[in-house]
Amino acid sequence: MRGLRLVGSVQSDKLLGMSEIELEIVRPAAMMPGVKVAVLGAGKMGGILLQAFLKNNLLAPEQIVATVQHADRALALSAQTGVEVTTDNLAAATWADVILLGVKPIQVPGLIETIKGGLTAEKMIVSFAASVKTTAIEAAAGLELAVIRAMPNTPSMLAAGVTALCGGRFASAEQMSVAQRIFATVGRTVVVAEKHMDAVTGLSGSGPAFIYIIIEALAEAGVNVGLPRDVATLLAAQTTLGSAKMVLETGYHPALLKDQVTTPAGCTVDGILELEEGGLRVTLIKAVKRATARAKELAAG
Ligand SMILES: NC(=O)C1=CN([C@@H]2O[C@H](COP(=O)(O)OP(=O)(O)OC[C@H]3O[C@@H](n4cnc5c(N)ncnc54)[C@H](O)[C@@H]3O)[C@@H](O)[C@H]2O)C=CC1
Ligand SMILES: O=C(O)[C@@H]1CCC=N1
Repeated sequence: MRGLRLVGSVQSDKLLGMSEIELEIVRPAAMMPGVKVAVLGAGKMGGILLQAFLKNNLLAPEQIVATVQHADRALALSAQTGVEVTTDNLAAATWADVILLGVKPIQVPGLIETIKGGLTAEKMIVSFAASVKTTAIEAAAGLELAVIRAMPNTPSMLAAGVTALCGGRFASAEQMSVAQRIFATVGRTVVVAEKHMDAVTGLSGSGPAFIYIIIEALAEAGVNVGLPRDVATLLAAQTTLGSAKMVLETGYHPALLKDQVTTPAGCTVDGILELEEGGLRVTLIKAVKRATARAKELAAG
C-alpha cells in the first residue's frame, strides 16, 4: 500500500438516494517531504519514534526504513507499521539522508563501521544512544558530517516526552532544526551543551523509571490506608501529572506550590516530615547522580 492513493466505493442508495458514492481517501502530504530517514535499531525508543513519525505525518511510510537485529522482528514491525524493516544497516544508511542510531551505546562504533561505506558528508546522523559523544561518531565515520546527539525519554510514546539535543562540530543550525522537528513529534525539545548530555540522561532519560516507582509507592500507600488498588493508582498517577502541570504551567517554584498545599498544623506537613526523615530528597539526588555517572561509562561497556 506504500505511497498509493486509496480509493474505495460504497453502495449507499438507501441512505442518500444515490446509486453509488465514490470515497477517495488521500493521505495528506508529509511535513518533511522528500527526506529519507533510516532508524537503525528500532527497539523500544526507536520504535516509539518510528510510530510518532507516521502518526504525526512527519514522514510518509515510504520515506522511512528501519532496521532491527533479527529477521522475525523485522517482519513483525513491518506488518505493524507498513514501513520497510530490514536487518541490512548498510543498505538503509546508503539510501537515507538522515540516519538515526538507536542501538545500545556499546554497539554504536560497530554499527558505524558497518555503514561507513554508505556515508557521505551530505548525510546527517542523529544518535539517541546514551553516553556516545558526537566526536566519537564523527571519528568513527571518518567524515566531516553532521552529527546530532539526542536524549529522549519513553513518555514520548504519548507525545509527552522531552528530548535534549546537542550538535557536533559539523552540524549546522538548519540541521539542528531538522533534528528538533524530528523529536518534536514525541514532545518537547531543548538544546543543551554536550557537556550536559550525561546529566540529562540521568535526569530525564532515566527519570520516568524513578517517577513510576514513586507512583507505584504512592498507590501502595493508598492501598495501605484502605483504598481499592485501581482508585489508589488513579489518584497517585493523576496527582503526579497534575503537580507536574502546575510546575510547568504556573512557572512557580515547586517549593511555593508545596507551601500552598501545606495548611498550618494540617496533615500535609506531617507527611512531609516523614518524607524528610526518610531522606526522599537525598535519595532522588543520589539516584540521578548515580545514573549520570553510569551514563558516562556506557559507551565503554
Ligand atoms: N529506553 C529508553 O528509555 C531510552 C533509551 N535510549 C537509548 O536508546 C538506545 C536503545 O535503547 P532501547 O530502545 O531501550 O533498547 P532496545 O534493546 O529496545 O533497542 C535496541 C534495538 O537495537 C536492535 N539492534 C541491535 N543490534 C542491531 C544491529 N546490529 N542492527 C540493527 N538493529 C540492531 C535490537 O534488535 C533492538 O531492537 C540505547 O542506546 C539507549 O541508550 C535513549 C533514551 C531513552
Ligand atoms: O537505561 C538506559 O541506559 C537508557 C538511557 C536512558 C534511559 N534508558
